[in-house]
Amino acid sequence: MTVVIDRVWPHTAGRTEGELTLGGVGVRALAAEYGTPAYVLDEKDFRARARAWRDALPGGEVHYGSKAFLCPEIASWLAEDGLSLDVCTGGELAVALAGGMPADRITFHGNNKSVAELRRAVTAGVNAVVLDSFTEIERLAEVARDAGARQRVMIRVTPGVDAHTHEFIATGGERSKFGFSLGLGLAAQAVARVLAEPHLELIGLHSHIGSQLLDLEGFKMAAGKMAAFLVECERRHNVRIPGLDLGGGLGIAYRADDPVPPSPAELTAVLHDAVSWLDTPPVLSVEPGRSIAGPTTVALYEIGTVKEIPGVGVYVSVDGGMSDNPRPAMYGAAYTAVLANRVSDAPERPVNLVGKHCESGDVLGWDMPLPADAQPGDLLAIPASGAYQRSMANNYNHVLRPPVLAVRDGQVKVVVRRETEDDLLRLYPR
Ligand SMILES: Cc1ncc(COP(=O)(O)O)c(C=O)c1O
Ligand SMILES: N[C@@H](CCCC[NH3+])C(=O)O
Repeated sequence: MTVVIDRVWPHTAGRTEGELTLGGVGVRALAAEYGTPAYVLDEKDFRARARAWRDALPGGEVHYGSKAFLCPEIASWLAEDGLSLDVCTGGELAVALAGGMPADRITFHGNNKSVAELRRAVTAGVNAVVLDSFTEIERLAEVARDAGARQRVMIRVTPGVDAHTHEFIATGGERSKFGFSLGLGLAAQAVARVLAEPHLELIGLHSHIGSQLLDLEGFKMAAGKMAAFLVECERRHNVRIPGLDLGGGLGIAYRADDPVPPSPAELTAVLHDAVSWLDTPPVLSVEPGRSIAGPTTVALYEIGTVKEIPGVGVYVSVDGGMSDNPRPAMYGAAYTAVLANRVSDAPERPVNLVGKHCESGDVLGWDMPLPADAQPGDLLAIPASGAYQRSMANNYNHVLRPPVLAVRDGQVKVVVRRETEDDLLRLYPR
C-alpha cells in the first residue's frame, strides 16, 4: 500500500493497487455495499485530532464544536477521550446525550434558545448556558427559578475583532448577531445583570470570533481584550469569574497547496500568553469543531455523466451535490477531487464538478483537474469533508442525505445511515 501523504487526507488514507483505501477499507467495497454518495470517516484520525486538542490545553477544557458534525457515536468517542461538547440547539443536545456525553460536560450556545430548550438544558444539568441577549438573561433566570435551580452561565461577548474569513462566518465584530458588544458597553451591562440574578451563577466569559481562521492574530487580540475585560469585571464587582472560553475557529487546509494552519498547541500557547499577566489566570476553554472533524472525512461520489460542451468546457456530474455540501455555493469554498477507484495515466484537464440538483449553482468545484478519461461509474473522493457538510446537508429536490461510514482497522461502522424514501414520505400526513 502506498500512503497518501498529502496532508489534506486522513492519516490512514492509502492506495492499494490504485484503489483509495481509508481505515484499511477500499472505496470500491464501500461503494458496492453502502452506495454513494457517502461520507467516510477515519475514526483513528478523528480521535487523534480530538486528543491532540485535549493535550494542548492541560488544566483547561476542550469543548468540541458539535455543529461541525455530530452523531451519537462521535459524542461517545469524545466522552471516552476526555473532551466536552458544545451544542447550540435542542437537537444537538439530544444527540449529545444519546451518545452518552455527560450533561455536565455540555455547554449550551445559541442566539435564540427557546424556553423549551432552556428548560431541557436546566433539567438535564448542563455545564453552562452561554447567554447571548438581555431577553435570554430574563428568560433563563425565570426557567431556573421555576426549576428551583441555580444555573451556571457564561456571557458571550463580541470583542470587536474582525477575523480574516468569509463574512458569513465571522462572528467577533460589533455588528454580529451573536453576543454582547464589548465596545458599546453591552457586555458590561450583561455582567451586572447576571450578577444581580440569584438563580444564575456566572462561571465565565466567552468569545468566538469566527471560523476557518488561518492566522493567530485575531485569537491573540480577542484573548487579550477578553482577559482585560474579565479583570475589569472582577474588580468592579469584587467577584471571581473563574473561566474564559475563547471559542473555536481554527481553520484547515482543503487543498494540498492551501496554507498550513497553526497547530492546536500553537493556538493554545497564544491564549495562555494572553492571560499570563493576570494574578490568577482563569481556566481556559476552547471549542474547536472544523479542525477536529474536517480533515478526518472523505466524501465519496460516483460519476454519473460527463458532458463536453465545445468551446465551453466539461461538466462532470456526481450523484450528490449542494444538498450534501452547500459550502461551495454558500462561501465559495474550494476543494480537490481525485479519482478513487483506480489511478489513471491520462493527462489531467480542468472540469466543472457539479451535482444532480436542479440548480446551476449546484457546483462542487469549477475547473478542477481530473484525468481526461474519468468516466461514468468511476468513483471520486473529496478530502477535508468532515466539517459543515453532512451536518449542513438538506433534502433539496427530495434528495436523500448520505450516510456516514466510520472506518477503522479494516472494519466499517455505519454511524449515520443513509436516508430512505420512507424517511421522506413519513413527513407527509396522508
Ligand atoms: C460558539 C461557537 N463555538 C465553536 C464553533 C466551532 O467553530 P469551528 O468549527 O470553526 O472550530 C462555532 C462555529 O463557528 C461557534 O459558533
Ligand atoms: N458553516 C460554516 C461554519 C460556520 C461556523 C459556525 N459558527 C462553514 O461551513 O464554513
